[in-house]
Amino acid sequence: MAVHAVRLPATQLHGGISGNLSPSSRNPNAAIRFGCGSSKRCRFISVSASLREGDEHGKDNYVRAMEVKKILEDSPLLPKPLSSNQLAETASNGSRVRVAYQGVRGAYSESAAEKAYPNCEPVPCEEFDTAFEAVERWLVDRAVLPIENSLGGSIHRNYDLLLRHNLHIVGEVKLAVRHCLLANHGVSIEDLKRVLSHPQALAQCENTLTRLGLVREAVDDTAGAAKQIAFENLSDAAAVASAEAAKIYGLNILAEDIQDDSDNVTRFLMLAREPIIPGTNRLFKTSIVFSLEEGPGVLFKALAVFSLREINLTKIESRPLRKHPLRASGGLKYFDYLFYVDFEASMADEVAQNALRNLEEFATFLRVLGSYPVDTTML
Ligand SMILES: O=C(O)C(=O)C[C@]1(C(=O)O)C=C[C@@H](O)C=C1
Repeated sequence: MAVHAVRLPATQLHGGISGNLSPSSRNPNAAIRFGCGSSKRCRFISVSASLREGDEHGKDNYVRAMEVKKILEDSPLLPKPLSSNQLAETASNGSRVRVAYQGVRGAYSESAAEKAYPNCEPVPCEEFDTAFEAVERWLVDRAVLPIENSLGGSIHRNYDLLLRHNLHIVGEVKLAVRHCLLANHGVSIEDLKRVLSHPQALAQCENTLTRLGLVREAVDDTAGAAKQIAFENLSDAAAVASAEAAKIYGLNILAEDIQDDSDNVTRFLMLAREPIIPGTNRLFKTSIVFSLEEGPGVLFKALAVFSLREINLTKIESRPLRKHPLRASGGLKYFDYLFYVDFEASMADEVAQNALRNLEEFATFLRVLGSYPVDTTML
């Protein structure tokens, strides 16, 4: 018997399609069937067709089902299942993948989106939250958001949002960040009193900005600072931003490479609605978040599940458990935490599965945020 099936989000089904497809009661062996993926809310509709060999009667129905299946699969609205070797893919209809990032044109996040998905259509968002929501609401295909910087440390807001939203980490991309001091033409370093930029960028240029004695002003993103300097024609202020932002907003580069260390790298996460299927064909990393009971050595025990199996940890971050920030124990109140851990193994590796099974035995909460290929371009 030949069986073919396709699954698609219920929101994308149009009346016309369902009208054409009714199961044949006369010939159940050559039926086209609909099924609902979830009992509470129909999130997915599946269309399947089957035909017994030699069943001439059912052929028409079967051919019709195959035609519909082809239409549905070719539809630009249909999500293409992600796979680990398709990280730089185009959308299913051949159009450019739409990638949300926080900031305006010329932000480092835009460059990261283009590095992660070459030839994509970067979509600027005002807030990190908006980028998460844009993916969840199908307005864009992916989001690329900063998570940590080699000088400035973690971008805590994005750690918190990873848990609040239901997206999956499908990749990471590392970007060398080279900051410039930008000002309007005719403005010299001696004219400057203040400097505008993203807080992370200001922190990464701490030494230079202190030496210049400039008052720091935090804005939403580096390119936004450049835009403001240009649009308001400011003559006492500069922006810390990229050379690309200088080009876009017509500013002059007063100084290059002003970050405190020449090796200034920001790591971005690639986020999608669906996880990728982890592989073992290349170096993979897995990101998880968990919480633990209070007590001596509990974190030590949690980390031991990895060290006992020779699994290398690449990052650990603790964040307040915002739903229950305080826990009472023995008449005392303790702060309660979530632990975010990245480890170097794929969820397809048995050793990683065993480690998480072990952790699950005593963790009060555990979620896998994604298992994805390591960006080795900067190693
Ligand atoms: O403001 C920008 O251009 C951004 O893309 C944001 C951001 C960040 O949040 O860390 C990204 C890379 C640099 O580390 C500085 C700022």
